[in-house]
Amino acid sequence: MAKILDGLKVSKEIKSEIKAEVEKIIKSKKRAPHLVAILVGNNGASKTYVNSKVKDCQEVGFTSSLLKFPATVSEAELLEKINELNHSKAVDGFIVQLPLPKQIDQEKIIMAIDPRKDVDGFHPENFGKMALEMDTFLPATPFGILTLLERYNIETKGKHCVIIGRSRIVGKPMSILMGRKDFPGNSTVTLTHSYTPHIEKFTQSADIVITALGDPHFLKSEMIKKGAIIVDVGITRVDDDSKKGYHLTGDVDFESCAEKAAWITPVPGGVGPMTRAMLLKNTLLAYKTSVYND
Ligand SMILES: NC(=O)C1=CN([C@@H]2O[C@H](COP(=O)(O)OP(=O)(O)OC[C@H]3O[C@@H](n4cnc5c(N)ncnc54)[C@H](OP(=O)(O)O)[C@@H]3O)[C@@H](O)[C@H]2O)C=CC1
Ligand SMILES: Nc1nc(=O)c2c([nH]1)NC[C@@H]1CN(c3ccc(C(=O)N[C@@H](CCC(=O)O)C(=O)O)cc3)C=[N+]21
Repeated sequence: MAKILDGLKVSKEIKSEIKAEVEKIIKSKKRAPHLVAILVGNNGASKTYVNSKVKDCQEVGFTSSLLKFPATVSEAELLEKINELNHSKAVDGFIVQLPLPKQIDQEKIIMAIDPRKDVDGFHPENFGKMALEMDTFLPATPFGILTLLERYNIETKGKHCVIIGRSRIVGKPMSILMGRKDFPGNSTVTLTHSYTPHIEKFTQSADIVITALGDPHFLKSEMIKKGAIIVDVGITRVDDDSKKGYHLTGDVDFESCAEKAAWITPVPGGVGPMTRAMLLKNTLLAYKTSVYND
């Protein structure tokens, strides 16, 4: 039976470490780190994530602001707000929650963010630095997975890591980070996607499988090797008769895979909370390196 990589528990540890640092900052009479989140439209899942990010900030003592725009907002209006945040001395970092409505060019928005305040690590300058192993903000979800593996002392060196999904925010940066020359890294990486035929041929020989496709129960126990490490990034809302009206499901068929794997992340309580903790970490880094602080 697999052991659990408990993202909720580790995220709490990280939040208390950050909280202790913020207390020191406040004691020295400096202002608290400030994170701004921009939310466009009315998507239920996006609202939930952004609200929990605001709650996380309160928990560790950060200042936070939530800027809401209707789904009909123009690109120019968003760019204007980004420009304002780029120049605000009181804002250390900000994120624009994705996805954005169709009339808005996502690349243009990401390119407009000052890389020094890009706590999502999505700007090409930061993405490039990440790939070249220079210091920068790492995208929160892959950063969260690395930190989870690190805290559980999972050896990644020399291992075969198969990633399913190549998105800008998860799969692609994850593939780069697992192959970097530091810990956790030094893996041999296979990046798979919707044009990969017979994915099981790759996953069956993988020491580590990271699923980020958004297809409930996609990864079945026949597709993995005994003793594998399984990291489930997927989160899909599945309608049900519960009070909330839905429950969350990952990309991994948890019941069957847990019998065969050595380690596995649950959904919820795995990668999701780690993502949020890493956003706080990046915001603290932005604060510490801000040109507006002495
Ligand atoms: N836990 C967390 O913190 C986070 C969770 N998520 C969740 O992770 C999941 C993925 O999101 P995101 O990374 O944004 O991905 P996207 O939805 O942007 O992309 C999905 C990726 O999966 C690939 N894919 C889709 N179907 C298959 C298939 N049958 N076989 C192989 N590859 C496939 C796609 O291939 P192609 O490129 O060819 O189209 C694409 O690369 C979602 O459930 C999302 O909610 C996302 C971010 C953070
Ligand atoms: N600019 C931008 N940055 C992001 O980091 C970003 C984004 N856009 N768009 C969407 C994805 C998704 N994402 C999640 C964050 C937290 C949980 C999370 O906390 N999940 C909890 C459950 C939360 C719930 O109850 O719904 C868990 O897995 O235990 C999940 C998913 C960040 N993303």
